[in-house]
Amino acid sequence: MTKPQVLLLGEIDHAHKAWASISEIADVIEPKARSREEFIKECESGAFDKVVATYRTFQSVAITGLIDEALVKILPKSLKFIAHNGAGYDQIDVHACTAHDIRVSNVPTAVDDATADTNMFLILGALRGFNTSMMALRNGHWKGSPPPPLGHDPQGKVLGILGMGGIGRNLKKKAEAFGMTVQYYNRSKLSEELSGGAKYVSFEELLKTSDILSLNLPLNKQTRHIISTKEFEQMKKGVVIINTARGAVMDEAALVVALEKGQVWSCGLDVFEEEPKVHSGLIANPHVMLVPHMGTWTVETQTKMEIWCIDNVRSAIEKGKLMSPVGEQKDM
Ligand SMILES: O=CC(=O)O
Repeated sequence: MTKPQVLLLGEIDHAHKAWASISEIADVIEPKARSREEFIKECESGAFDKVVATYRTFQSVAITGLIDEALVKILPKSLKFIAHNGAGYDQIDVHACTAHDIRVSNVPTAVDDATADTNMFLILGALRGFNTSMMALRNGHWKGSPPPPLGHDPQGKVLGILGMGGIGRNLKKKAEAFGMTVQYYNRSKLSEELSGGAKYVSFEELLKTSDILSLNLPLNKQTRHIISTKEFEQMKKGVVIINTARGAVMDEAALVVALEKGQVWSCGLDVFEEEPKVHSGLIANPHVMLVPHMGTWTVETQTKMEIWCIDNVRSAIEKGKLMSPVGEQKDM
């Protein structure tokens, strides 16, 4: 009996044993294409016409481009499952996939600790203003001259979490260990058990009353630029903003202006609107903490994520359904 085919878009870097086990139930193929144009041609050549499921990485966007409606239309009719290795799946037009009977999964949970750790690192670094003096030291100027302004302690500060999913909830626990009080806004209020007692406030109240605002929500049409000039103006003067979600949930140019005006005291960013490009106003500002999208960049977490994504591929092949479908397809 011929095995179904699985298309690998991207690399398996850690979970080699788990990936090898996929070869027992499917024939794994890889594209020759190295650009979207070549990938489209390869699709049209019929090279993937037996592919049932694909494992894709965030970085494979360099080969396929976004999985947008134009691409979904020319994917082989045999393709029924896209297993995405990542929590955020904004590179994939889920609506177009649903219309073409393609199911999509992501990797929740496995990313929570590492991303929330990065989030805490950025909160502490931005509050304490560590970046300026770290740069001064490397340039032979010890703390810098003049020394940087005194930082702020996390103890007793109000952390506002925008988006109380797995990462937001994980962050809540970590922030409390540092003495912070946590409040959140989410599309819907969480049960007491899930929220862990964090105060649920309106979006407006979150903006107005948080000392530190952490963005932990997915990027989609509704959340693009959810934080922009109007929102910065409602915040406490001297607020600290942290983003480990996706750059485009915040208007980066408006953030730079808010930093220049002192409305925002500092920020900590792991994600940017047009990665790998970073706004020159951020690069030029030594007071802010900038990390090049490394939220899940640990051996343990990358391994867990690969295994999770491979499990989705296995479930697709063996059971005809994904283990962790994306929210929009949960009820299908
Ligand atoms: O950015 C990381 C992820 O979406 O998992």
